[in-house]
Amino acid sequence: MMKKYILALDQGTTSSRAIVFDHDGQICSVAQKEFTQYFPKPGWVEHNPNEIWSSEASVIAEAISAIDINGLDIAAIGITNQRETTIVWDIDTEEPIYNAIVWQDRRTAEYCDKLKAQGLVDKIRQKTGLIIDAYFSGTKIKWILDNVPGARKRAEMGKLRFGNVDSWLIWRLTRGTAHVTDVTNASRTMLFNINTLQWDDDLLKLLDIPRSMMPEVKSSSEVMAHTKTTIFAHEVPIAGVAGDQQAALFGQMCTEPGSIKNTYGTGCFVMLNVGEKPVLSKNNLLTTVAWKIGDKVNYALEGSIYVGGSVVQWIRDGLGFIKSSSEIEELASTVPDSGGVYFVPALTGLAAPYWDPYARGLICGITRGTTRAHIARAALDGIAFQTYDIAQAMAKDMNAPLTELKVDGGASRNNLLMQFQANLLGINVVRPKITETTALGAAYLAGLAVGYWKDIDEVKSQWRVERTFEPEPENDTIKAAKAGWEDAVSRTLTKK
Ligand SMILES: Nc1ncnc2c1ncn2[C@@H]1O[C@H](COP(=O)(O)OP(=O)(O)O)[C@@H](O)[C@H]1O
Ligand SMILES: O=P(O)(O)OC[C@H](O)CO
Repeated sequence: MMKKYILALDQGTTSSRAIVFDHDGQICSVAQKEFTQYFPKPGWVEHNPNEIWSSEASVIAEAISAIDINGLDIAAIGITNQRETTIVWDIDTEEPIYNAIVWQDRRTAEYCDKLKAQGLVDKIRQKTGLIIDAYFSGTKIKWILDNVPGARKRAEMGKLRFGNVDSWLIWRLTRGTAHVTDVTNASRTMLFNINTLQWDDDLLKLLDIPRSMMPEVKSSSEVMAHTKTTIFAHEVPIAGVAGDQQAALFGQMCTEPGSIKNTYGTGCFVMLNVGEKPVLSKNNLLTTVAWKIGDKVNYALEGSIYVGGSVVQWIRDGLGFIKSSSEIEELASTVPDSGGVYFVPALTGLAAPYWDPYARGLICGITRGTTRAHIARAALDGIAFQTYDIAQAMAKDMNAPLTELKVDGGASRNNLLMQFQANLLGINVVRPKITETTALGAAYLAGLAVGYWKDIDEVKSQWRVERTFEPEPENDTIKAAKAGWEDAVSRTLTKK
């Protein structure tokens, strides 16, 4: 008899989640747990890898026991994860040798400046599709090897392993028997050649990282290991892995070239499917692997925004204007617009298309009439304007206008934000019924690998629209707002 469920593990920046899906792609059970964020110095962000694992293990147990199932009922596990976050562990002690250095961490920005000064920008872009930036894993691994006492020697002895969060979870789920990753996570390390789909020896040498540390790279949809942990009592195949933004692209069923999604979570990540050949951006976007299924590779253009929904958390926790993130909509709706206030949320630098790690946030245009509501509204507008900047860059790269934007993630529930987004872009913004598209994408990748679903067409038929936001015609106010935003951004940039 066919097993009933697929279990998706969604290990995000602020919380670990486990979601059980059934054959109709419906959610049967969800468990979620937040974990500790460490900010040891300005610009540094760390997680405890053991807490990443223990929080994920506890939500798995909670999600399956809530509906009284066990490993025998689960056809496969799909894993999706915060990307780039870097963990290095020792195979003798089985323990991490340093905290996880999180994607948001900027400690290697100066080293990246040196790489740029060596004239490596084009070479690295050609090989990896990426911009040289502290965002990616490569310079974070190097930092650990250079700064943790004894690490380099252990690495040279072949005793250390590197993994993004997917590899780390698989290592723990398999009790140290599988050291693997998938192409999408690999493509965010700045060490992976997206043309050959291999680790790049030149880049490993440049950053002085022994190849023995690197995981074996699998496709995004295949049985890559079986669980050995006691959580399930029975071995369960791990059959789908993808970085969370790529999983969301798949979960949104953006499987045709030209289809595009934005996930409004802690950050925002706009992704455009460009088909089976990589397209290198001329407008400061990233080229990345969207997924590999069987022999077929799909690529995407990505615009990464470091601060999205987290600006709302700052309005909540830093300014105390609201008690919960969702209250921002009510507060911002009490004014018709931001009253000329602009909020550039460069709280941890600016990513695409500006790539200025030293830029810092700015609120400008304040008058005696400005209230909390105007600032809240300007914060939401800032999320939409950043997305607009990326959409402009994508349209230029593709030499074609964008047609519609699919949205998901926590802040996509904000109707005011979604309507303003549609107005800025001048296209429909489409929100699906299931906004847990990241987990759904990982579930689909796993289920397809084990024959739980027949093919992509079968899963595509499950995608449903919840609401479409249609753009209002562009008027002088929107035009002026775009110009005001451009001016505000230019004031935050350190490299003019
Ligand atoms: N109604 C809302 N309006 C604006 N932002 C919101 C709303 N609800 C949640 N958020 C923001 O969305 C983010 C959480 O989204 P989620 O997709 O769970 O993020 P992540 O996966 O990055 O942890 C938080 O930063 C929160 O402030
Ligand atoms: O955990 P999220 O949803 O904020 O996503 C983080 C991204 O993968 C970082 O590149």
